[in-house]
Amino acid sequence: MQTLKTDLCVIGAGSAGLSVAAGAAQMGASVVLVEKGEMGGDCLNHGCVPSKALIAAAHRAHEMTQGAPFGIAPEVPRVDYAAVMDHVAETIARIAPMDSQQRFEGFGINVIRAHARFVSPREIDAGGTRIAARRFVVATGSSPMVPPIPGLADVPYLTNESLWSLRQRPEHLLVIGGGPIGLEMAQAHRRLGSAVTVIEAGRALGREDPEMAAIVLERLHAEGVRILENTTVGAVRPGIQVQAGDETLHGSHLLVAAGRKPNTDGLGLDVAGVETSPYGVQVDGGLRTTNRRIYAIGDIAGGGFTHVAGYHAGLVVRSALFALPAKARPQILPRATYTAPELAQVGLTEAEALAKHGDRLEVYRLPHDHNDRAVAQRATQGLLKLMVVRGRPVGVSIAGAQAGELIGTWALALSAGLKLGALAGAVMPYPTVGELNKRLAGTYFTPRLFENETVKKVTGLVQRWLP
Ligand SMILES: Cc1cc2nc3c(=O)[nH]c(=O)nc-3n(C[C@H](O)[C@H](O)[C@H](O)COP(=O)(O)OP(=O)(O)OC[C@H]3O[C@@H](n4cnc5c(N)ncnc54)[C@H](O)[C@@H]3O)c2cc1C
Ligand SMILES: NC(=O)c1ccc[n+]([C@@H]2O[C@H](COP(=O)([O-])OP(=O)(O)OC[C@H]3O[C@@H](n4cnc5c(N)ncnc54)[C@H](O)[C@@H]3O)[C@@H](O)[C@H]2O)c1
Repeated sequence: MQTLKTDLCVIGAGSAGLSVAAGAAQMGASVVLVEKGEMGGDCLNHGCVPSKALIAAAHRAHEMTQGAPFGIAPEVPRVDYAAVMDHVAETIARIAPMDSQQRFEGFGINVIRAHARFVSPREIDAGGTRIAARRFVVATGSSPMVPPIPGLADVPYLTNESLWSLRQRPEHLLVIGGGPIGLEMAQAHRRLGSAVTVIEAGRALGREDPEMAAIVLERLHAEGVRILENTTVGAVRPGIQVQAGDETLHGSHLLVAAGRKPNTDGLGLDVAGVETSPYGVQVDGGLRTTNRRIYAIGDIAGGGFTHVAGYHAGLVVRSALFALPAKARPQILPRATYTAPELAQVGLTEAEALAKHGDRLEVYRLPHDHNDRAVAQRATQGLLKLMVVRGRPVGVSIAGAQAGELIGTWALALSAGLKLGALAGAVMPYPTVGELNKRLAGTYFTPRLFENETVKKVTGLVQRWLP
């Protein structure tokens, strides 16, 4: 059998694998990239891209109903669901060339379309080709976790992998799981005209600060998304009937959005001496597995987001190619849920900051209605929350219009270790929603400058001495 020898072998051509392969090849390493399915992985084919395209269509439909306060007669949108899904497919097709085999071969990467499996600690088999590499990167991602609910296997349930091939709008979409996938898809379908019921075993958006999540959930309720929290799904029967607590729900379609499971099966990780956990592959701070020649990045290493996959990739290029120290800093990673209003977080939530910093923590709040642009746009439902320890931000939570855009400034502040003065001192164009960030930083200085007797006394003294 022929054995290919390479500097770096990457398993999985999703957000994580593509980023590390492109980076390494463009910096001069020889790279083999192995993908068993579609180039682009989950984000392009079943995740971020189709979901954001669907959300954009739903936003258009919703806007048509919202004109009255602006003096524009509202319209009931006539939704052609099949055409909406065509828009989703076109969006994927427009972005796909960036992730294509051809483009990556153009970087000099040897792309092999096969299932990869470790056959020793330093070799894999990929469809009959042996590959021996100086370093491996496991970037095999995650798949929908389908809970063991009685009867579920007997109904044609949807997941984020199959949703995009629907051609008819669900009359009544039942959604199991009130996390980011469940709620983004619930609101989008409601806005496109479906009745939607979400069944959540715990708290909806349970990972997020409850005060911030409540702002999103209130809007979802107002738009007619029914969310049953702390409700267990007992059984599913054809029809589609879902036993949710004491209630039997009748739906036309069922979407399972109950979390993710890591793609570790069939990889031969045990043969390679790579240890796993229920959450994926075990990695150290530098994303090395229990076999030091093998890294794991992206969802398989607990990443959860495309931008985290890209961040992981950058660290591995540094470490695997140049043997430079590289340590992941989870505290600087932002996340956003693209419901309307959006919900975004970087660093610690209030509860996490309190647990870590105790009474050194100061918390500042700023509602969106303090922003002139938001008022003009009637988009004042929102809140920013700033967690500060000794003049430095340790976390920011934002719920409201463009929260995903606004959090970027705070991601920079946390990653660069900026003090609040840097943000408060920056000049932002008026009137932008982005001014909220400067104003939020300013809330830290307001009591110190404007409600401070010493400052007032000093001002009085200086004024008396000035000519
Ligand atoms: C509905 C949905 C919406 C999302 N929205 C967002 C969003 O808005 N923003 C955001 O940041 N994130 C979002 N995410 C998360 C994001 O999609 C993932 O974090 C990201 O795709 C992870 O990239 P990855 O490379 O780790 O894994 P993947 O994209 O899953 O890629 C892994 C690849 O490895 C391949 N593979 C697996 N096993 C093998 C094997 N043995 N041999 C060869 N190949 C193999 C798979 O076929 C796959 O192509 C969303 C996810 C979903 C499901
Ligand atoms: N905007 C984004 O960046 C974005 C969007 C979608 C997904 N993602 C990524 O994908 C991940 C997965 O998203 P997700 O929403 O599937 O997972 P999740 O784990 O965040 O949420 C799943 C929810 O389902 C509930 N659940 C599980 N089993 C259940 C059952 N039997 N009955 C009722 N409820 C049940 C859980 O309590 C949880 O609240 C996210 O955590 C995130 O990393 C990101």
